Amino acid sequence: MNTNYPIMLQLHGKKVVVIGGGRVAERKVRSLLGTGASIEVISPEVTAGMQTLFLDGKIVWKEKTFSAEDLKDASLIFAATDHKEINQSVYSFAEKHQLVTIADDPDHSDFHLPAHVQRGRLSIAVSTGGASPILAKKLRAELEQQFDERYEEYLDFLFTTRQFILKEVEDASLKRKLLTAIVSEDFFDSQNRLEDFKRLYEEWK
Ligand SMILES: C[C@@]1(CC(=O)O)C2=NC(=C\c3[nH]c(c(CCC(=O)O)c3CC(=O)O)Cc3[nH]c(c(CC(=O)O)c3CCC(=O)O)/C=C3\N/C(=C\2)[C@@H](CCC(=O)O)[C@]3(C)CC(=O)O)/[C@H]1CCC(=O)O
Ligand SMILES: NC(=O)c1ccc[n+]([C@@H]2O[C@H](COP(=O)([O-])OP(=O)(O)OC[C@H]3O[C@@H](n4cnc5c(N)ncnc54)[C@H](O)[C@@H]3O)[C@@H](O)[C@H]2O)c1
Repeated sequence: MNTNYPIMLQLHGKKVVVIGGGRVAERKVRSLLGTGASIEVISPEVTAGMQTLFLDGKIVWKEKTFSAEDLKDASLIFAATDHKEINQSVYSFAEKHQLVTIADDPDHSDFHLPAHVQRGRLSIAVSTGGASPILAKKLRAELEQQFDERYEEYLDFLFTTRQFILKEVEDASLKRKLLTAIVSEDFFDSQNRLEDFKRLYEEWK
């Protein structure tokens, strides 16, 4: 068995096309909101949820059945209709460089979606490689409990402080020491992280 290769895509400004407008397509569309991708849905009918997204200007909806030209300029393509043959034809019309996922044929897809926890800059993705989407969902729910909302602010603190350290501290060992110190329970639990960091920095520099 070949193993999968996980990457975090930056989709800002990229076109993503979703063929089909049902429950599964909507889940895929929702996972793309907030990425900055331009999302195009091709389907004669869409769910109420997607109609709202369309009316809110969050997605483009082309009210039609699939044809090959719909794939033009797409970086990612989701084939999520309830017709096996249509989903397969989406794959066959795609160019070699376009990445396609087929909702009912994981083995012949170029990628698939993991279950995903997002806490600001922190992303945790879980994949079972198609063995059990329900296990992926269960693990995601457990991770959501473990990595609660507090991580969003904590990651912002880590980001800002790390940028400061990289810019201001030349000594490699001090740099390493500070970068390690901010990843600690003390800092996670602190109510005044920046103050605490300032104190530590003054003490150690
Ligand atoms: C993680 C998640 C992300 C997302 O979709 O956003 C996701 N599926 C989720 C839920 C879910 N999917 C299904 C059920 C019903 C129970 C069941 O069948 O087990 C449930 C549970 C539910 O709905 O509650 C049915 C199903 N799924 C696939 C097939 C086709 C097949 O296996 O042949 C069928 C049968 C269709 C049929 O019956 O015809 C295929 C895929 N589903 C994947 C991802 C990829 C593998 C991920 C992995 O293994 O880690 C992969 C390969 C391709 C892809 O779609 O990317 C999301 C949870 C999100 C969350 O809550 O966190
Ligand atoms: N990957 C997953 O996570 C997952 C989970 C469950 C089901 N599935 C599979 O995903 C597929 C879709 O499931 P669903 O529950 O969303 O189905 P659904 O019946 O709710 O939706 C199907 C959609 O496809 C559209 N459609 C039909 N023919 C089309 C065409 N020629 N061009 C464009 N759009 C067309 C319909 O208008 C409809 O909006 C099924 O094959 C199902 O087996 C995948």
